[in-house]
Amino acid sequence: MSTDGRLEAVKALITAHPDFPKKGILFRNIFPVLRDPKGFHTLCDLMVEHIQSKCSNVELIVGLDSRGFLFGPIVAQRLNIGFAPVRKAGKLPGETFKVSYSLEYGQDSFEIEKSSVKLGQKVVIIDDLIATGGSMKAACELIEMAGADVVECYLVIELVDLKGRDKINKPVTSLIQY
Ligand SMILES: O=P(O)(O)OC[C@H]1O[C@H](OP(=O)(O)OP(=O)(O)O)[C@H](O)[C@@H]1O
Ligand SMILES: Nc1ncnc2[nH]cnc12
Repeated sequence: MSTDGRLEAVKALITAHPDFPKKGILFRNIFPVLRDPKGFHTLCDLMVEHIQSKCSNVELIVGLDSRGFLFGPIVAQRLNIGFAPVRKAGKLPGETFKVSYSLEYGQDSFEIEKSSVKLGQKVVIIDDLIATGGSMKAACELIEMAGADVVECYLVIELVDLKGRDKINKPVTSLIQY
């Protein structure tokens, strides 16, 4: 099947939920894709193929708490490179870098273990969705604090009207746009 045909098949599995988790938010739910083994496999294939063709120098995949953890480790394994988590504050042991940020429906802080990223390492950051871009911008700041290099921010879903990519001064790629 063509890339477009495969993308349409994945997109057909994503559901929309008005007024969740707050009034006025249209929540795009990625979990039905994971419920469908073929759909989930196809989605991981598309992510791996993109990174292999556009970011062949990548050395580390970073995933964002928590939905970035659904895809990041699988993609990293398939690329035979490591995975490191960016977690909500207070969940990681040892020395960390920390950044506060706002997202479409709230505020939070992210941390990364200092030991998980090497100076100068080429990093692709993965998450399920970009809305206002607050979470991805904070993640880029953490990677910069660690002295590493974000070669791409890679999202399954982009909510285009919220212009999240405009906040981010690194390449941003999304598979599915609403
Ligand atoms: O572009 P933004 O406006 O920052 O919003 C996008 C972020 O919001 C969601 O995560 P959330 O913080 O809800 O956590 P979860 O993945 O644990 O549900 C989503 O998974 C992204 O990480
Ligand atoms: N509209 C939305 N749907 C799903 N996850 C989100 N994270 C931030 N905004 C979201």
